[in-house]
Amino acid sequence: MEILQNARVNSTISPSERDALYKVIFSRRDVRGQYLPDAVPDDVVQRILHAAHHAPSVGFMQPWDFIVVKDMGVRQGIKDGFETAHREAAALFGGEQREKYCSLKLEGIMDAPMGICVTCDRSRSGDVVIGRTPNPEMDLYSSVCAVQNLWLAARAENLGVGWVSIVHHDHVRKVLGIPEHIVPVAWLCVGYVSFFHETPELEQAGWLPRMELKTLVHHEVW
Ligand SMILES: Cc1cc2c(cc1C)N(C[C@H](O)[C@H](O)[C@H](O)COP(=O)(O)O)c1[nH]c(=O)[nH]c(=O)c1N2
Repeated sequence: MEILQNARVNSTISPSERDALYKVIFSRRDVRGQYLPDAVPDDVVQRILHAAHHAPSVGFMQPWDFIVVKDMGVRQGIKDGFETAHREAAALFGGEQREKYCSLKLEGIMDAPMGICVTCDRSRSGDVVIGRTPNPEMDLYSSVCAVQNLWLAARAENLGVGWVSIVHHDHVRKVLGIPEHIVPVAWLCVGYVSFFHETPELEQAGWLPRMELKTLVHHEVW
């Protein structure tokens, strides 16, 4: 992985490297449709997993595991869990919103050629973890950092990623044989795509607009 070695040697980021990072950040999308069936080469999968594994983690506990799933039967199991949770979710919305919710495509489990489940082993480095003592959920946040690293690295590889959270953790655990004490943090659909949307699909569908940054930045106190 020459590119990674170089990244370690050169500590200063050049303007073009900075621009590339921002391009990746702003062009990353949650991909539900438009997956191509092409297999993702193993070395590319390895690179995005390597990026995920270099995420920050509380107390450096690295609580994640990555379950790489290509098998259609296993993915169908996850899809079945999505269908159940999706029906439950639809019932929670009222009237017009329900109709809109039902019209959205919210997963690409079978469309993408593979899925990656990112987990959190909450007991990985013992009971007392530096940085987790007052707020025990910090280990889960660490696994989410790994998800984001993977998502951005995937975009840099021109790979689409879609996070599917409309599925119960217990269902994912059962389908993937994940031990009871490990939390399945994210099911990610991964694959090459025919295009990336310019803006979030939920924004395009009129579900919610992007909020203005200035309404979210507070100075000194809330
Ligand atoms: C924790 C979490 C969980 C989910 C998501 C994201 C995150 C962070 N998103 C994707 C989400 O809808 C999307 O990120 C936003 O709409 C913004 O769009 P872009 O990611 O910028 O394209 C998502 N999308 C989807 O179609 N089905 C899903 O179940 C979920 N679940």
